[in-house]
Amino acid sequence: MARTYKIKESFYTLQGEGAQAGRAAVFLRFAGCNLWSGREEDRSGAVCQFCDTDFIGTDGQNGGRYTLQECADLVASLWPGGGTPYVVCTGGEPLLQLDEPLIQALHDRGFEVAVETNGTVVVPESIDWVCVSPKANAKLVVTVGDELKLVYPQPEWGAQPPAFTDLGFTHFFLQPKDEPGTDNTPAVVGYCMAHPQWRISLQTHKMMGID
Ligand SMILES: C[S@@+](CC[C@H](N)C(=O)[O-])C[C@H]1O[C@@H](n2cnc3c(N)ncnc32)[C@H](O)[C@@H]1O
Ligand SMILES: Nc1nc2[nH]cc(C(=O)O)c2c(=O)[nH]1
Ligand code: SF4
Ligand SMILES: [Mg+2]
Repeated sequence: MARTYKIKESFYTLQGEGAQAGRAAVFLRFAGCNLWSGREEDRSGAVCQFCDTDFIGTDGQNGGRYTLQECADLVASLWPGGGTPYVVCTGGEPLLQLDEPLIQALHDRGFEVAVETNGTVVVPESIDWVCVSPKANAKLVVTVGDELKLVYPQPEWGAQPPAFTDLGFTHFFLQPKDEPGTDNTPAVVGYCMAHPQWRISLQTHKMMGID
């Protein structure tokens, strides 16, 4: 049997975060993560505890188990035409599944391929845009890329911004941690003003009310 990719959901929207914020993109959300099961009862014991995303299963919009060609065709079918087709592979942790053949199939359909990763899995060579979001207590193996986007604050030792500023990224972003009852934006504003190497990344899709 041919291998299949387990896709939680796929939809057309605007990239909300980081240096590509505002750009039209197809999101391809892979099911599953290596830092949390995705079950609420496991959250407090997980390596990554602040996740804002449901990535369990294949029950989302356009979700399912897809072969290589089916998966690339799905992404292509969601692009409206015009511009430079752009797909953001996310999750869950996309690099548990995204591989060179799927990237190639997306390139064959004219797409630039971006990834949002927690940085614990080696990135395939041919990806066009790499966004790494390090997590406290998870070993970072991806130390070069286009943007490093650190969710802030992460109180744990080892996840403070200075731990990352010498790494090989073009852009350094702090993204306010979205958590119930706390507005972390002022802390990020203060940090970026005191440390100009960092820029703020707001989750603009949440403000716009889009996926
Ligand atoms: C859901 S993750 C999926 C990709 C990958 N597993 C990762 O962590 O980068 C997508 C992005 O959302 C960020 N994120 C997750 N939960 C967040 C929260 N509560 N507040 C702000 N950003 C969050 C992650 O750090 C990451 O940059
Ligand atoms: N619009 C939009 N932008 C995003 N940037 C990163 C996202 C993610 O969940 O990986 C995301 C998302 O879920 N929606
Ligand atoms: S690593 Fe990414 S997908 Fe996994 S739990 Fe953390 S934020 Fe969510
Ligand atoms: Mg999201």
